Amino acid sequence: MSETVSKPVVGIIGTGAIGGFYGVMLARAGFDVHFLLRSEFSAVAERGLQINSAVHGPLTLHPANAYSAAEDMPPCDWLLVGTKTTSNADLAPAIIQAAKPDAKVLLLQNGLDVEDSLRPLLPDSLHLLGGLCLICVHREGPGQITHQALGAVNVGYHSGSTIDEVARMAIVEEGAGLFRAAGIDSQAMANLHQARWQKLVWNIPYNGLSVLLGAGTEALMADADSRLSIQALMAEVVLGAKACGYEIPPGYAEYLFTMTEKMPDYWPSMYHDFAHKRPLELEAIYARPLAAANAAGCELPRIEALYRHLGFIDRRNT
Ligand SMILES: NC(=O)C1=CN([C@@H]2O[C@H](COP(=O)(O)OP(=O)(O)OC[C@H]3O[C@@H](n4cnc5c(N)ncnc54)[C@H](OP(=O)(O)O)[C@@H]3O)[C@@H](O)[C@H]2O)C=CC1
Ligand SMILES: CC(C)(CO)C(=O)C(=O)O
Repeated sequence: MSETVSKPVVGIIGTGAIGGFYGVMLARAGFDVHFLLRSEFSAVAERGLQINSAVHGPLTLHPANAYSAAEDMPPCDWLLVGTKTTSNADLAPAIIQAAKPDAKVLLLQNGLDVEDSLRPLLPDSLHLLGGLCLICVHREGPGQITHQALGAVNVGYHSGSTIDEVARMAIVEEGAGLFRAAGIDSQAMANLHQARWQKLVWNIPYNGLSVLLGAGTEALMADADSRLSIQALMAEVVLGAKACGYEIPPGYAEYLFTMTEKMPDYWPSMYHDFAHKRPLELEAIYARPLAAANAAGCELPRIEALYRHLGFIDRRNT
């Protein structure tokens, strides 16, 4: 007799651009997906989620399983967290509420050590993972998401009751497998910390400069001075990572620089936060990498200056 293997139940904690996009892709691939929302709950409960994707065409999920409270969600095997990093510690009650006892919690967020404020607030039985999304998406309106380019998610293990490396990698592979089943490129990563540093090679220059200079990638890549600033900032991230023991592969910064020239004009999510007067992810993307590099004896003056300018802007904006 053949055994039927049921697909895992997936919960999205924070249905914005990232949570909405990946949640819709998983739901369309047949996963049972449940979306936790805040300000956009009524709109999504009424009209579902729409994605205007330059890669996949228009995608609609209607009805979407929308919730305004985690207590109403079914117990989930996987929870994908798509909130900004600025409030991670506050999410613990909702995560615990929506999680099965041994659920996997995957933070789909940019930045360094974003798992650390949440970990002590979660039971050990919950596995905590990090996911790095290489994608250009933003919210256009309530329940409406624009997907401009890319889409991959790379997954790594952070912490939990499983200490055996092989078992950890099996969980990471299971996570990457969810995305692949939905047609999304996804790699299992052996070292989450290394991968988070690597992603910062893009986010440190572009996120901050988009806010400081009020420019998307097209304008930033068209100007000789901003190109030099981006390259110098990228080089500092590589230095900082090295000081902390993480070797960024040779040529990686150049690869990201060239990749950005080929991207459509993209305004990073930090710019959208600035434009909507939401707090900027300065702690995760700037303060923690700077502190880690400084603790390793490495000064990063350009990143430090960018961080100080952004702090000034953020304090006056929210
Ligand atoms: N956008 C992109 O292309 C990329 C983003 N990232 C990273 O992904 C992460 C998410 O970014 P992004 O999707 O752009 O952000 P968004 O602002 O689009 O989405 C965040 C969502 O979380 C919701 N939220 C916040 N707190 C709660 C809560 N307590 N309960 C329920 N919902 C909540 C927000 O709701 P509300 O509307 O009420 O605030 C919003 O819908 C960030 O770390 C970002 O750096 C990484 C790669 C690319
Ligand atoms: C634009 C891109 C693809 C850079 O890696 C991204 O993922 C981001 O905005 O964080």
